Amino acid sequence: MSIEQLDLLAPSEAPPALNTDVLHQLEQWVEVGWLRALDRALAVFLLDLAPDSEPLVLLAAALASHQLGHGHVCLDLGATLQAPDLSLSLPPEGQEAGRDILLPSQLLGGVTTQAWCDALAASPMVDNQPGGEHCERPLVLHGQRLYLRRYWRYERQVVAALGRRLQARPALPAGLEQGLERLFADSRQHPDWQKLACALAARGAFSIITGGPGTGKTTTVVRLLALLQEPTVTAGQPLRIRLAAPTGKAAARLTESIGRQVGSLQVSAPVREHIPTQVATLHRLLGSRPDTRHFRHHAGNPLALDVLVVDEASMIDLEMMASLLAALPPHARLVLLGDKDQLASVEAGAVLGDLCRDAEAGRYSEDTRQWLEQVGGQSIAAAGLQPGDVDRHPLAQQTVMLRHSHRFGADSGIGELARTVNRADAQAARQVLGQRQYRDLHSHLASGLEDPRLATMILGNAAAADPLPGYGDYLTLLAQQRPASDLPADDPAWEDWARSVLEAFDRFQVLCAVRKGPWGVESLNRHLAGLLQRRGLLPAAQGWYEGRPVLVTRNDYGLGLMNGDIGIALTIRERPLHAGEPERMVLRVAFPRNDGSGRLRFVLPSRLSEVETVFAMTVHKSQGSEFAHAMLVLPETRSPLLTKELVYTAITRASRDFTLLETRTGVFEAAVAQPVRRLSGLDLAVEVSSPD
Ligand SMILES: Nc1ncnc2c1ncn2[C@@H]1O[C@H](COP(=O)(O)OP(=O)(O)OP(=O)(O)O)[C@@H](O)[C@H]1O
Repeated sequence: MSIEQLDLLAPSEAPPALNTDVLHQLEQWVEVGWLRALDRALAVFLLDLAPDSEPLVLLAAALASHQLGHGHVCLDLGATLQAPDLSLSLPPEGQEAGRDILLPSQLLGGVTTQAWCDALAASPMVDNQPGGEHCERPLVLHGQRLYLRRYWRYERQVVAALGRRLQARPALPAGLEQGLERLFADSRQHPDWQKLACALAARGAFSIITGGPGTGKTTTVVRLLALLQEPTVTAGQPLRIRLAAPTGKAAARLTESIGRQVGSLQVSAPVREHIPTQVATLHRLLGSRPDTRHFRHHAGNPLALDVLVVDEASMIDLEMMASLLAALPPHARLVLLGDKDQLASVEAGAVLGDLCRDAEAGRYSEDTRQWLEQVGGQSIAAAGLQPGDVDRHPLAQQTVMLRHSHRFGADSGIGELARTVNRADAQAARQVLGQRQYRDLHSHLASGLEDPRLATMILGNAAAADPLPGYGDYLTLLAQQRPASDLPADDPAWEDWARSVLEAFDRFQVLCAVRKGPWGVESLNRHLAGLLQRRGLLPAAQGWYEGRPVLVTRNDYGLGLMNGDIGIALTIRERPLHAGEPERMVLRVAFPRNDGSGRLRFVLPSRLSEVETVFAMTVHKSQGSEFAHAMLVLPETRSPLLTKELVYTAITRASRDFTLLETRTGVFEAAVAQPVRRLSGLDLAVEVSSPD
């Protein structure tokens, strides 16, 4: 051990004053941006409560807090000791900042997992027998995982609630087999996983339907709702069904696609009328209240519903999952839809990924397999699944993975690229990108921000024979289709124009892997605004200007805007506030209402405090959205943030064309080969015995 290590991580007999050295170390990390001030504040708080706290305890607390910012709900002490520096937000390779500052690997050299666990277990700040008498202590040690108590509680709540739901067996809908036969009469897949997903979801109080883009999650759930609703409508007691999604954008997308699917469903009119098409955000469903993380609906005031379907479930974080499960009445069925391979939510917890651990392998028990084959009328023997049992794989018994993409067939480059990236096969992914037969894939190696090809792609050309959408399209439309300025404010032409500008903007999106650096969101937004201004398409590139697209970064219930909503500043004609005054031309930001009405809301720019320009957005923020043309920009440096989930999520945002913009060779391959690791205890914890 070096002198510094001995000083900083002194054994317990060392004077408490040495603890300030750990705080000083944490302070240095905060200064260079490797740690959040919040993480250090936790260590300070613990030291206030227990002035004798061991440095190892304070360090672990700060690192556990920091893991939350990386999406991990806990700090795994053993894993941290294997790669200590990954526990901080170190700069990408090649950056010099903080060269003289000690790294966690230097501090923790020689410390064993056992010694770290022992130091924590001995601390009055740590509860190492969860469920025992120390339930007020701020940290929880479970095996070698250290949690902040709040996240430990959420995890236990989710585990307990899922355990209860997995054991519940609601009454099967009357005529289940005949209903499935009728609704899937046109089935051509063998086995038809959509049909089997409906069957599983109909038998339990909890189920998951996972699948990649276009595998028919919405199609399946619409048929499931018909299956559940047919007998209850006949009996005169229709089910109360609600649909939800984590963001306004995702809710709007599902509202649109579910409306289409319900319209073409082969069911009687009364059944169709009882299948909802409106999708709420989870926050609205649960009843968000300003200035508190507690919702109006909870275990004491449960939601009034019998069936809840939540789409884009990969975006649900652990805290939201705990709140959602608490607010569900025990008898209700919960169906989660989502793509388990997408990036998890920005917040802590990769709930869907954790719950879908066995989805690929199937892991159905003999009972489940027999039941599925009998009810679905098809054998799943040839599907190549792994055997499972209800005790070891309780979630698998209520999970179906849809395996066939109806949107991206064999000739789709986007589909093939997504599949190779998902397999972490970097070489195959590179080959797919280079194959000329895939006309929906484009890739370029940019020489720098001034590379003329970057400008060409950003501008796009809607008038070309084979157009590739870009930002020039919405700006041209904005200028060319602007209503005459003397058109009265209440003329629908104003809203129609704003809607078509928003729709044109929505056809293209630049996606960034990182926030900082020349190819990060912040720099690219500035650069692209400047580029469009120099081309005469924008009047300005700073402040509020007509054509500025903005992304809402925080829910604002007063304005009716949700995190993730996108608006565009437009000069429109507005009615006067006071009678007798003339109408005037004003700059307002047009947002879709996202309520299925197709209407817009116009907001005063000065009322928007939590927004950012969105010529470029992070891949994280793009979840739940889809663009005709998505362009992923990879930075010049490798980083732990560049993972296959990130690349996969970016590719699957594109419905028609995908462009990869590289700035250095090898970064794409490194990202595809690097799977994301999210730590949680959900994988270990759901222990449910057979209900039978
Ligand atoms: N069994 C099927 N047979 C034929 N076409 C299907 C089938 N299932 C779905 N489709 C079609 O495939 C397309 C995608 O289906 P759907 O929207 O249900 O998929 P999804 O998984 O919800 O997609 P997303 O990636 O948007 O979430 C739709 O056009 C749908 O009509």
